[in-house]
Amino acid sequence: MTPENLLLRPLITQKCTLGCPDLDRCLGGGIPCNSITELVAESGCGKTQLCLQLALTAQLPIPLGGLSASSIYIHTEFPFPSRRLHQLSLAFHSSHPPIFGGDPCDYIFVQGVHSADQMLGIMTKMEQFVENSRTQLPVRLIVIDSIAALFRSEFDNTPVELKRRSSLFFKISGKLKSLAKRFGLAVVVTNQVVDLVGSEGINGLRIGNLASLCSSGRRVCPALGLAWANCVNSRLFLARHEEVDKEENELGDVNLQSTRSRRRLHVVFAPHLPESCCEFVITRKGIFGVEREQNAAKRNEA
Ligand SMILES: Nc1ncnc2c1ncn2[C@@H]1O[C@H](COP(=O)(O)OP(=O)(O)OP(=O)(O)O)[C@@H](O)[C@H]1O
Repeated sequence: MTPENLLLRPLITQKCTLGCPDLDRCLGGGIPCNSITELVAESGCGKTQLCLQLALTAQLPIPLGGLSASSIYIHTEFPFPSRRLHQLSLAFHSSHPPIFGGDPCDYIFVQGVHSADQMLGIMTKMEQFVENSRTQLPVRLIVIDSIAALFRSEFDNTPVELKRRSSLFFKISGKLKSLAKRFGLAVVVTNQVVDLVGSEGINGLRIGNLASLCSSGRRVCPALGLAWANCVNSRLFLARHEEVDKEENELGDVNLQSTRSRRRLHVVFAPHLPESCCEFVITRKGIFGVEREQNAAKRNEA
């Protein structure tokens, strides 16, 4: 890479819309191509929902923020949520009828993977598939949901095993990055969290994986440790907090009415974005920023 080459590179990286202007705004336009974006969250926060939605929005034409592309969806937790994908695709189909002639699910190639070695093994096949894809829409999105599940139980806590684990992290992420660069792909991987015990970082420094995040009232940090934190380009965190609606009666007694989940998307680190955050909801039709949902509710009332 020479300084001249650097200047010739396009200044703006293509992004894939998430299908909601509020979420796209928070992410500077969507999920970037040519790099790996990680979605981190505890179970049930919406990682899979966001990935399924992305596999649909990637099919949108480029002027509408999509990649005009099909996708490869690798799931490591079983079973694959095909009923939910079908539900989302129906909602998507009805909001973009002229674009989708056929079934959007036909442009999502689903593959189950059971182990990190199997994952590494299929990378070459995946490259050939992306290169030779004869489908109507070329593959421009790869989702791995979830990367953490591949490393959960297979490795012992010994130096040799930890070294083998890190080596697999670098091999898998290296291949994903080279695929992303070669074919202009957006790569999205999901990761779990673990509870953070003890102090945060060294002398309060937030380095890679050591930054603690908060979800369901617990301090958590992304699973897989510092070695994996260096394998991804951008890290997004989905948090959930239960809120209790309280009501005070005339005697001053507090009645707990109901609880509701508030969900937030945080940018933890990304080369092209500042730290930022936005609130979202998950509905039957997909994931949407709260601003958009509130405006829709106001329109319905009016
Ligand atoms: N049809 C639907 N309508 C509304 N909300 C839904 C629907 N389907 C799923 N959800 C919401 O999505 C949440 C599950 O999200 P998701 O499966 O993406 O979690 P996750 O972060 O991938 O969890 P895990 O790590 O366990 O896979 C549920 O708790 C539910 O609130």
